[in-house]
Amino acid sequence: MVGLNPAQKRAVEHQNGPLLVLAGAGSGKTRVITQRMVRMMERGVPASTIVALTFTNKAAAEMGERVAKLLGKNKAGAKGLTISTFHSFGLHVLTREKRAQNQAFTIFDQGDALGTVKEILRNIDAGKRFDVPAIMSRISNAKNAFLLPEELPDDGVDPYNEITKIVYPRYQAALRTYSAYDFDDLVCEVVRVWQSRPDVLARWQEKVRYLLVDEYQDTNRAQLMMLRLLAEPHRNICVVGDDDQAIYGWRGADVRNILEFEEHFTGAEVVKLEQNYRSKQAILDVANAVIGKRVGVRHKKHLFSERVGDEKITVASAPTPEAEASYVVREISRWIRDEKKQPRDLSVLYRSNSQAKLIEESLRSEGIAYRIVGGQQFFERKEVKDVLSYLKLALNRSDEISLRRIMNYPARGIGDTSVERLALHAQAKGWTLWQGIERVDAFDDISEPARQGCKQLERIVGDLRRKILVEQVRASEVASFLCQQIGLRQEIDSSSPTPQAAAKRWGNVEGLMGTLTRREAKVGTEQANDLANFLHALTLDFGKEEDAEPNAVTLSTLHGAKGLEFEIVYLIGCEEGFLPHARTLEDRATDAPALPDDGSNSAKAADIEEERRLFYVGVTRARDFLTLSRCKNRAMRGKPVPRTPSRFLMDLPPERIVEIEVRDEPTMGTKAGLEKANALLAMLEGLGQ
Ligand SMILES: Nc1ncnc2c1ncn2[C@@H]1O[C@H](COP(=O)(O)OP(=O)(O)OP(=O)(O)O)[C@@H](O)[C@H]1O
Ligand SMILES: [Mg+2]
Repeated sequence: MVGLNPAQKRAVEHQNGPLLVLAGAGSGKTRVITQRMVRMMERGVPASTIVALTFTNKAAAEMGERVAKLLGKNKAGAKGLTISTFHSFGLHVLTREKRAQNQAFTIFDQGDALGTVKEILRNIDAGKRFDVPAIMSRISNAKNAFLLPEELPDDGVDPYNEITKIVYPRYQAALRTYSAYDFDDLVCEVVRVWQSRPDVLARWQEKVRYLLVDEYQDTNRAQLMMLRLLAEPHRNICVVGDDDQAIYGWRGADVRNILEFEEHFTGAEVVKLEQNYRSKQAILDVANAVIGKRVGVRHKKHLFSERVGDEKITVASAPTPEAEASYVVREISRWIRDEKKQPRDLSVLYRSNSQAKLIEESLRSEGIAYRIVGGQQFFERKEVKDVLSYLKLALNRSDEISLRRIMNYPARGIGDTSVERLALHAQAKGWTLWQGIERVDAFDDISEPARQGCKQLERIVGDLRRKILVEQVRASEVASFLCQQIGLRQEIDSSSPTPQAAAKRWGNVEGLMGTLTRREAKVGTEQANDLANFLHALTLDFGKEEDAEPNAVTLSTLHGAKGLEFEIVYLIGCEEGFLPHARTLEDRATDAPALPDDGSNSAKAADIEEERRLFYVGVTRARDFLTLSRCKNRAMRGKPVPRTPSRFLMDLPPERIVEIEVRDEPTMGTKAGLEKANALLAMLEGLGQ
């Protein structure tokens, strides 16, 4: 119980009943959660009855590390303790319940979900008129708000509302046919199961006696329903959060959950924390100034820090994005080389993933190790998805998205026409597409090559099933068997333009094998044999960087950096259009996804408030040093466009900041680079910049 102030102690010692810790950034909320878990176990609460939930894999992993550290030698006492994301917990519940009913299922990642929506749009002849991700995010928001298709508001004006009302029920029907769940279902479906099966709910209520939730301000309605159901009999629910850090409204999070906690869980004890232990006072002053300008103050907080220090916050203005990146990376290498900082003490944060590219390139050319938080790219690579699709299909033959993906890959004579004919026949008979393939001989308009192709596919998938279900072969072996069977190496070699391209693509397949093998080594054979669990977890674990170099500079979006802290932080791209993001500035008539869409100014103002909170989240990640950078010009479609500094920079207290001008130093140091830069400068001067 060392290292806790009296308020924190009160929260840690609090035993039964609902508890809310509402406090600003860096005030030790996560510390309270972790110490509380340890304290409960010390008091004899069985670890297996405690479940702590948060949002990202990274945050869950960090919480786990903090608990392990606190327990030290007593680590064994934590056996059975659950610290996970809402999604993984939902998956855990679903896996148990569906297995009990002997139902195989697939988890759709974002790509699969988008593919399904696209297919539906094509079927209703609305193919090209709509932005697929925009529809998908409407559906996702509806699910997060636990709304059925017929419950969507009917405004009769917004075409995206209209089309979502049409697509959403079909999308749900398609998932059911494919025995698939998307990420949102991992929570929604659990709620549905628990609501409809009191016996199942009672079993989980019996098992989970203590609930703890970090970052509670970002929970959505479906998650609240899940928590309420689970906590109903014992009401041992402890949530911590900060309404000023609510940054997932665009994805359906509802800040009212934290503001109305005392109504949802009556008799709750409320603890407020006021001391910030993370940041130097100068950083806190900047943070307080920005968040102090928010409209509609909800819970006023008076954060103070005893960590004095006169270092000012740097606001750096660069002529171009290249100059900004090379400035940031020069500074990073100075910290590491001259100040002997560790790469892991440093972080570069940005609003959108696309902003990372230049920083990445510069870090790479300087030979500085970095890692990107939440990068989903690896499992989205084509070769990886191809292999995984075969495995998913083998486990769940209703998974039509995976089936369509590999039906004729590598080519086996089943052309598009045959696929469509088969799909129509199957539909007419009420079969799945896979059943259509199995009974291909029943149809006389399928060409002989396609018929042979179907038989071949049936054989391959049958072999895979035997290996997995009967012989219980490990996932990595199943995957390598598959590659041999379908001749993937040869296929890649013959379809790549150059040997280098082929090597790179095959490298992705080997990368997947490596991941599979490493995971098997880690989780042990028992679970490794359970390929379904394995694949599900793989889909959910994207961004879990078990392979990442631990001592590396962290690159992250502001959303991904929630809850983390670094000694030195660079927040780049502090410009109108990035922060606040353009999406929140534009007129949101058509393509704006995921926002309460009445098109009114108040909704827009609310979005900008969310961007302000995001800025606050970014600033409060820094412990000792903070730099905010921006560009004066950015090339848009080949032309330099002048950029306006972020409005949030205007709110900073002048006495706490130093402004610097970054000179344009072409990173490559080559003559060509210099010429390019000079030409650009000349052009800018011409524009009167
Ligand atoms: N009583 C304390 N004494 C010393 N250090 C503390 C104390 N409480 C918290 N800290 C430290 O302060 C830092 C911030 O704590 P923590 O991450 O728990 O804050 P938080 O409220 O969860 O922040 P965020 O809102 O960003 O999630 C951590 O490094 C933590 O170890
Ligand atoms: Mg925290």
